[in-house]
Amino acid sequence: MLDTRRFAQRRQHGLRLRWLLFRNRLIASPAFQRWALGNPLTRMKTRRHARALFDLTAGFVYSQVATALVESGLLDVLAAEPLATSDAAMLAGLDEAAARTLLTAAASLDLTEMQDGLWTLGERGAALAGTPGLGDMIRHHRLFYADLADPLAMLRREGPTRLSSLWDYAAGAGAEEAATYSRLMTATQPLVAAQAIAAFPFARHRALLDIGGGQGAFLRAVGDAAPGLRLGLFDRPEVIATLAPSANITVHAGSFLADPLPRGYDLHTLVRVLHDHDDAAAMTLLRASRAALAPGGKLVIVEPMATLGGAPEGHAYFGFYLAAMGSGRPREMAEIKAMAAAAGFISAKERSTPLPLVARCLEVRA
Ligand SMILES: C[S@@+](CC[C@H](N)C(=O)[O-])C[C@H]1O[C@@H](n2cnc3c(N)ncnc32)[C@H](O)[C@@H]1O
Repeated sequence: MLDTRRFAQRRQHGLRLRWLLFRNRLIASPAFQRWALGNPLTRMKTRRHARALFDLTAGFVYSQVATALVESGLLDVLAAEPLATSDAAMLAGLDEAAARTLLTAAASLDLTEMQDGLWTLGERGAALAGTPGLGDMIRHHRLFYADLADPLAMLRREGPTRLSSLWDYAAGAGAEEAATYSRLMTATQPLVAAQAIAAFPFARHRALLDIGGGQGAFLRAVGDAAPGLRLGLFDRPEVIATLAPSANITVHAGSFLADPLPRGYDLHTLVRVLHDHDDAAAMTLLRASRAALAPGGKLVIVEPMATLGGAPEGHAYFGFYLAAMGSGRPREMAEIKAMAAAAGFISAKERSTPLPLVARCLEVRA
């Protein structure tokens, strides 16, 4: 239990802080809560807050319902055909009562739906089944949740986390870890690529270098959308070693933290790369890109940012995810612009994406 007495000395508080302290005392008071629920003018807002707190408390359970639906294979089967509870139970290796518990819980989250005595997917379940890579991401969260079993230990960095041991960039992960990681990135890539392609006119450029391009899924998607573009991929040697040769992608192995980037490209992309790195490394990377681009060349940064399309939850989700990885942080668009300016880029412009929750897009000019 935190001993608050040593913080108790009175300090001079500004007007805004005094208002916040008053407001918070009021909201915390059971008498005020009873009044706010009884008053027709405040009832809706109070219920909204109560609902949000319920979701906050239950959030992990919701995720585990989704995990059970994905890992049991029921999501995929229900995407193809409706099932009776007994058949779902057999497929999932559960008894009938447990299968009903799972499918009913999933129905309450709009993942499944019962019609004519058969289970099918709900609207959200259908969207989940149809979103490339989301099932893989849900599976992958098993590791992340293991790290979050003790969130304070994770924040205090008391020992290695499951995520950091899997993806230890600094030390250079082994070939197997690099391959597992690249596969997950490839599975989740199409949705990210769709954001970038909708936001930025790739076809206006001549040659694109995707820095930290993994297994090339992003480049292939852009290549299909802009067939005239010459394509290059830069990544760590362990990742490059796992790539199947491709006629239209030139590969470059190296570390963007230690090696110069190849010249001759008028466009660079950093897709889900910058936020993986602490500020010093992120600046090294931005400077490397600036150094390899001729004046007028562009760098396009595509990643989920701290504010996800107007909502600040990116700080919660990506903040904790990257903390568990032990490297990087989610950044606000304005912070990335300032870093790009410090690295020598002369102008910056946000390009809006259809789903900022998945990725936002910033174009900076050398
Ligand atoms: C989060 S993944 C993103 C992969 C891909 N851009 C995507 O969105 O699917 C980060 C990528 O950066 C690469 N990477 C990390 N550190 C690197 C370094 N120092 N030099 C080159 N590549 C690096 C990783 O190998 C990985 O492929």
